[in-house]
Amino acid sequence: MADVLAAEDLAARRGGRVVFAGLSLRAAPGEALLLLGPNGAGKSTLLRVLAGLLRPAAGSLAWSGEEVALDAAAHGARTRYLGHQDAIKPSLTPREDLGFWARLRGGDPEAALASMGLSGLGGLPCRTLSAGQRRRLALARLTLGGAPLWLLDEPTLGLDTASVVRLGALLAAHRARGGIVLAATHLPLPLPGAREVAMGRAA
Ligand SMILES: Nc1ncnc2c1ncn2[C@@H]1O[C@H](COP(=O)(O)OP(=O)(O)OP(=O)(O)O)[C@@H](O)[C@H]1O
Repeated sequence: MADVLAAEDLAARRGGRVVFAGLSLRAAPGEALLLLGPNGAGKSTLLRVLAGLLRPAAGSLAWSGEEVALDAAAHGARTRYLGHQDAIKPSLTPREDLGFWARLRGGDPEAALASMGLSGLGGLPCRTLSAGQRRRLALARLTLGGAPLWLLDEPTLGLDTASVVRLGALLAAHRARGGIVLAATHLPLPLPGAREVAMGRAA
């Protein structure tokens, strides 16, 4: 199958310093890439560039042959980015949070709750959730609306073993539908057959 995501010769700069340069990668439907490297190697920076949140200092980023910068809205709609922050409103319940995102993106909030084992917590204010429960809610949002490109920064941070297993099922289902996953991690991830992208030196 043809590659869908294609990054060529990308460079990124943070705080006036080049974090990486000459980075190329490609991903086809159903593929997963693991971004590996020491602290400061630029994994989060690369995910932000791929999400269209940070402009690359050089290089090109294309989806199905078209530069993503030419249609930022379309790239935003096809992309789900999970950063270090879970971006959860404390006064909402998980059910309300997922209901809000489902109205924007489509999908079934109850199925999303269940996908990360949150059905029993769906009515509690999010301010009362533990760190791992909040991470599970952020991961449940990925499932809404069927976006093909998932960009995940340390997705298993704070998850218990059962939640890592659930995440593995979400990732497998996404890939089976032709979705693409790029994940930065220092921990083992349930992503069988993922290709590894080694990022540079520590800072
Ligand atoms: N907002 C910023 N301003 C200036 N420099 C930054 C900024 N964000 C990141 N950097 C620098 O960019 C470099 C790459 O950071 P990045 O967060 O991409 O690394 P990482 O590989 O994800 O690291 P980690 O494994 O610790 O999460 C680091 O040297 C960091 O200090």
